[in-house]
Amino acid sequence: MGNFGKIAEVYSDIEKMNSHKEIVETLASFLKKLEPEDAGISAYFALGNIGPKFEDIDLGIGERLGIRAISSAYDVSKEDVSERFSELGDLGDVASKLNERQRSSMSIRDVFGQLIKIRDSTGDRSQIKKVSILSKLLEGSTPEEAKYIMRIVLGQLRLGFGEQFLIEAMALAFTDDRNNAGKIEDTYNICSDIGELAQSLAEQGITSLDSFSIKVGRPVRMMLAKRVDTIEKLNKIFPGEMAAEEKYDGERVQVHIDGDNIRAFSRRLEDISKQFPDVIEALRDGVRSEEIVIDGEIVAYKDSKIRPFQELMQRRRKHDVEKYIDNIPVAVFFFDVIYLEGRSLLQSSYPERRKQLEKNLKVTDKIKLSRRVVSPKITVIQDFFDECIKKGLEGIIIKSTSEDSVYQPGKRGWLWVKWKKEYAEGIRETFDLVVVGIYYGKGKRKTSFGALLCAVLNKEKGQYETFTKVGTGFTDDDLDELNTLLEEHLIDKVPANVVINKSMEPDRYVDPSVIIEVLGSQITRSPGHTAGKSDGKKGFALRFPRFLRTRYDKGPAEATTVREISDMG
Ligand SMILES: Nc1ncnc2c1ncn2[C@@H]1O[C@H](COP(=O)(O)OP(=O)(O)OP(=O)(O)O)[C@@H](O)[C@H]1O
Repeated sequence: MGNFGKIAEVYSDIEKMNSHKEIVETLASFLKKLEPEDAGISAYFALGNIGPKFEDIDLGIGERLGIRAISSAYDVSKEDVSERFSELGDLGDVASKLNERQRSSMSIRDVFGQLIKIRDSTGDRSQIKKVSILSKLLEGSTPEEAKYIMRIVLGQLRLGFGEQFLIEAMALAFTDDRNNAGKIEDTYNICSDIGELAQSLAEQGITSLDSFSIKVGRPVRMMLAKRVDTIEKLNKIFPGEMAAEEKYDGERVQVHIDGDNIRAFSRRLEDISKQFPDVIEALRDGVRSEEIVIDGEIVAYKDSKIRPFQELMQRRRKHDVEKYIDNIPVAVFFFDVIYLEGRSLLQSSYPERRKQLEKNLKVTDKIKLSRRVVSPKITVIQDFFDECIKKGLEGIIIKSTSEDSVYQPGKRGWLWVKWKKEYAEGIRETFDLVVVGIYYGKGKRKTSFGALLCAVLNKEKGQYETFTKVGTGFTDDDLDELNTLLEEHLIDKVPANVVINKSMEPDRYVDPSVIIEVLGSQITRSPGHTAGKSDGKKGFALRFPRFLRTRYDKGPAEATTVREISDMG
């Protein structure tokens, strides 16, 4: 058996597992035995990809072409394949059922190489080429292999775990110590390429982490801010001078510039350059350096005024982009720089980075610097905050100016603190929740869901734990949009990284990927929910939840955490 057969075996075992520990150990013992290059590819595969997430790889094969490939591989009519597909609901299962091959010798590299060929088939007759490569792959594989090849190609692998399990497995496999997962995650936050990281760990163990640094064109996880409940606390957090910056409510953007090559990444590390060609154009002459990585917030901006978040969201589209450029003009407010002319600035202090940002940015109508005040006095910060609120902003971000005010990729620490209008008015924070289940509707909502089962992230355990059931606040448009969005993520089995109590069992499970922002009135303890539940302690639950909006800019890793809730409760 080639080593791709081993992958298929491991996936099949993992699909039957529910325990976090068991999955991590199974993955680790498999990864450990691989050559470094295969370990790298397997890390991509495990997350259902053939490259780093930020590359947005599209193999260009949907269900229609998938059916054609299966039909030609196993000499069965397309109608038969379609019929089986409607029965089984999964083309991976269809391929596996139709395949009769007992043995194969496919290697991980063979399969990877062919999938890359499918990705790279473009131009005339590209669909025919893609189908032919896929059909040959299916023909040469065993039933189990065919199942997972099909699922990877269609982007539907979903083994029930995410990056965190894989990072733990990598720690165990390549450093023999699961406790190194934190260090590996810190490096992953900088390099964002799970395959490269796995390969390098397989080659050189934990010391390989030192060789990673920022590379222009490869996004870095963004630094986040903690919240405080009274403004007076700022003096304790920042004993000396602090910098208060305007907080813009738009979309976070990290821009990588390497000469003429300019790319913009979202907070989920997706390449959003195509959605904002006007921003890219403005940046062509917007900086004074050849190589730079800058961090900021895109906002809708008209007649020198910042417009509401909802307007910006209309720019989040892949089609008709040109039409919207004029209707919804935008500007970017930059507030940080993390790389400059061959040098990472992650370890530089905030004042030093700010100085470099001011020096290297050319302010125009579209390119701006965040406005700020620097002072040790709360009264000055308070005045600035009042002024911001009057202007219609949502609040301020207060930043440490100390020597060690480094940039912390992917961290929500005390170096940045947010202070918003809602906190000042004593209104509770909203929650960014992961949808993990749907309940069918009754009456008017018959064709749609009636309520959503939502979870928070337990970072320590690497799992999603339920927190509330949201059934109100949806407009008809919200329902349409969410039904379409969730449709793609419905699954039949509860994933291993989701914990649901029997009493909350939804009608369908949802693969953790869609984030909604929810307002609630009170956090209580309830036996029905699993958020932060431990021996003898009931889970946290949110009472009177109300849907506010879908957070397209956030992924499941950015959901509200159990720790944040327990800090509030
Ligand atoms: N001047 C600024 N400095 C840093 N971040 C800013 C600034 N202005 C706006 N922001 C945005 O505020 C976010 C920080 O708030 P937070 O870490 O809580 O993210 P969030 O969960 O999206 O916040 P919220 O839900 O409050 O919008 C940053 O991710 C960034 O997008």
